Amino acid sequence: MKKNIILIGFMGVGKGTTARAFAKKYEVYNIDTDDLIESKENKEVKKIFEKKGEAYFRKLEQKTADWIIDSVQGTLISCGGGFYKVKNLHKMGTVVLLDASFDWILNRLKTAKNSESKLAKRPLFSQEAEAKKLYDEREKAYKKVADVIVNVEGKSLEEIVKEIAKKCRVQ
Ligand SMILES: Nc1ncnc2c1ncn2[C@@H]1O[C@H](COP(=O)(O)OP(=O)(O)OP(=O)(O)O)[C@@H](O)[C@H]1O
Ligand SMILES: O=C(O)C1=C[C@@H](O)[C@@H](O)[C@H](O)C1
Repeated sequence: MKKNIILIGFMGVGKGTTARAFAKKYEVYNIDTDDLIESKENKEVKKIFEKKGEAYFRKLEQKTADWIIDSVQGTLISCGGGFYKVKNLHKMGTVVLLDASFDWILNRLKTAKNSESKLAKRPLFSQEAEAKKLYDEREKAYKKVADVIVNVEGKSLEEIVKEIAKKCRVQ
C-alpha cells in the first residue's frame, strides 16, 4: 500500500479502533492526528482547547496535514473529527468516511466500556445537544469531501476493515 488511507468521520464513529484493526490485518502502520498533536504539544487535546483555544488547535491540525503530505506514505491515518477541513486533504491520500447516524454513535458510546473516559477527552462532545448540532452541520461536508464512504452501522470490525480494503483496492 503506497497511498495513505485517511479515515475521517464524527467523534466516536470508530476511526481509531478501525485504524488499529486495519493496520494489524494489512501489516501497515497507523497513526492518529489527535495523538500526533498531543505528542508534539505534550498536552492532551482537551487541555490544548482549554489553554490555547480551538483556533490554535485547528492550526496544529493544518501543520500536521502538511507534515503528513511531506513525510508519510503507505499508512492508515485516523483523523480528529474536524480534521477534514484542512486544505490539501486529498493530497494526503484516499479519504475514507466512516459514516453512521448521530443516534447510533451516541448509543454505542454510551454502552461502550470506556465511554466515560472517551467522552471526557472530547470537549466538543461534552454536551449532547451541541454535539448533535455539530453533527448536523458536518454531515453533508463529510460526504462531499470523501472519496469512499463506509457505513459502519451494524457491521463487525472485520467487515468494516474488509470493506475499506476493497474500496481502496488494498490486498
Ligand atoms: N467496530 C466496532 N465494534 C465495536 N465497538 C467499536 C467499534 N469501533 C469502535 N468501537 C467502540 O466505540 C467507541 C469509539 O471508538 P473510537 O475511539 O475508535 O472512535 P473515534 O472515531 O476514534 O473517536 P474520536 O475521534 O473521538 O477519537 C470505543 O469505545 C470503541 O471501543
Ligand atoms: O470533531 C472535532 O472537531 C474534534 C474531534 C476530536 O477528535 C479532536 O480532534 C477535537 O476534540 C476536535
